[in-house]
Amino acid sequence: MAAPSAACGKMAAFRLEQGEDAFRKIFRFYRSRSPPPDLSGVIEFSRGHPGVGEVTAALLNTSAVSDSDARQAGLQPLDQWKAYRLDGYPGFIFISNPFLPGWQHRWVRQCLKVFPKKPNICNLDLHMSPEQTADLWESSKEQLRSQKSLLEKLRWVTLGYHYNWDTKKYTPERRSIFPKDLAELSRCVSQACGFSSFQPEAGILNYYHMDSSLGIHVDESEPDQCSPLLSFSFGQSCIYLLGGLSRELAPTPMMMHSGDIMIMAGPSRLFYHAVPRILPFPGGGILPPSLSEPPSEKPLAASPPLLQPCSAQDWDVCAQYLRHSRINMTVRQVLEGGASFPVEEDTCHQQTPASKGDTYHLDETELAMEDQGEQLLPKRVKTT
Ligand SMILES: O=C(O)CCC(=O)C(=O)O
Ligand SMILES: [Fe+2]
Repeated sequence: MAAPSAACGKMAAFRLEQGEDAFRKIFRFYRSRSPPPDLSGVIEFSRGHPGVGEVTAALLNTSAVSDSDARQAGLQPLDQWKAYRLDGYPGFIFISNPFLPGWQHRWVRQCLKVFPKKPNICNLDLHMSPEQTADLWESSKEQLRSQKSLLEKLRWVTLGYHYNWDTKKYTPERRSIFPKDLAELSRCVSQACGFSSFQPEAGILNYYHMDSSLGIHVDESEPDQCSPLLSFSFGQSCIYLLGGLSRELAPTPMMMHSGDIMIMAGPSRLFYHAVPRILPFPGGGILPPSLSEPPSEKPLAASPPLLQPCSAQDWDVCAQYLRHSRINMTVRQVLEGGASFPVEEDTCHQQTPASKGDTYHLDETELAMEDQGEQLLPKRVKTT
């Protein structure tokens, strides 16, 4: 069970109004623009959080991935990784940007140029024809600055087993090949963390702007809830809230920066979490330091790397996008090894609800409606 952190101790002292849960109270605190929230209680893994005792070093399985395999996947040798655990959150691991220089650029390019393409599915497919969404990159790269580009309207992309936002289920029919590059990166990370049998089968990519939030939810749609969930972040930073099994438990706030990786495993796999706020990287640059230098196009190593370098032209587009955006990739195993999908009871009476669009990714207008009492709970919010 999650113990409140030093920061949350402070928050827990906030008087809860009737009908409001502790998680929501803290979500609203960090989302607030006026007054802006006090960030002093937010854990900064990259700086070694000042809060005593709650953050400890995580031991990794450094022999699970050789230095050359790590390099091929764009990662530093495992003995250089800075990995942490958090007291009260068993199974949670935070890795501070283990990417080699130039590799985050490649993943950002994949997220903007490659992964939104068919057969993968994105939010724009709910309203537009497949022809219109066939190549968001090509149709957007000239107009990114105008805020009218399709890439700027991209909120999510699903990979592998495509998550259905209406039924909240995965099904064997809605499946495409999981990208090999992301599968390989995920295997390296999961093996380093001791999960040697992890199978990357589904991905949800979330695209955030400076006024976006991600509602309070638990990732519980995967029939296999024992395998870890991996999360990779690029671009602008965010406050991430990690709670417990109930919304009555106050969550711990932590900063996630570009290149950081989280592993939700064990009990933490089913803990409530949310992203109330996107923030510029502290220090004032347009892009975080790890992305400020354009990628160098080094000659290829003897054996081909997982991803080709990001070209200067592609990086111009990505950098333009990332000035005001954060991208997060989560990778999940859907089925336990060898298992098949659970048989649905009463399938003949089941109806797919008419799509109400996406109420999971919230922007300023939607959040204001929510504040005024209109019931706009994100679909993956479990009301307890
Ligand atoms: O953007 C993030 O860091 C969280 C994403 C997430 O929780 C999800 O996709 O389920
Ligand atoms: Fe999630």
